Amino acid sequence: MAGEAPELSAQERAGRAFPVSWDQFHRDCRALTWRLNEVGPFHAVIAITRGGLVPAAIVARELGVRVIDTVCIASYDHDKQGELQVLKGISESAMKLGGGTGKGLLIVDDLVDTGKTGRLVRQMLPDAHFATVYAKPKGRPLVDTFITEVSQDTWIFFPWDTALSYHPPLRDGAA
Ligand SMILES: O=P(O)(O)OC[C@H]1O[C@H](OP(=O)(O)OP(=O)(O)O)[C@H](O)[C@@H]1O
Ligand code: HPA
Ligand SMILES: [Mg+2]
Repeated sequence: MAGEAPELSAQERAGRAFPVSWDQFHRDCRALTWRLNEVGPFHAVIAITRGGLVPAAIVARELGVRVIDTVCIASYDHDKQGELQVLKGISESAMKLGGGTGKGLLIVDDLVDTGKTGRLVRQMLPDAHFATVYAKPKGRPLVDTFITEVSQDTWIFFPWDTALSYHPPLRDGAA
């Protein structure tokens, strides 16, 4: 409609930027594994794709878990959240390992933001342990174990979504 303000993306609503390097991400995943080691053992890791694939690989390696399954969910088109789409559910064999309710399974994702994605996967596996590397306040109650909390108005930039580029000096007007 004419005169209506354009809808802001989640990233535009998020005033702060929290860029994460590969090195930092690897360190945070290892820290997550230290905490998870107290909770396990786990029969399998369930990665929420795509963002959960990277931490799932690192966590599974550290915990010695060889069975990894995926639940493929998309909601953000870059930074705009739309309807959740389950593109692939949890496999029958992983479901069996978790006794149908997820007991002894570890769900891994890169972060919880609003909690929509995490809530949906928790409904699929109510007895599983849910771990993320980062958490924002709205999604935090859904997560059993996480490493770093950032404010709701922070946008996390992951290393697989970013590249090094020139940044002008402050003197020249860089924010
Ligand atoms: O708590 P929420 O508000 O639901 O947001 C968190 C989810 O959003 C991102 O996934 P995205 O849908 O962008 O897909 P991707 O993992 O393929 O990047 C992120 O990896 C989480 O899975
Ligand atoms: N960063 C990257 N992807 C995301 C975020 C975020 O802060 N929130 C939801 N998906
Ligand atoms: Mg995701």
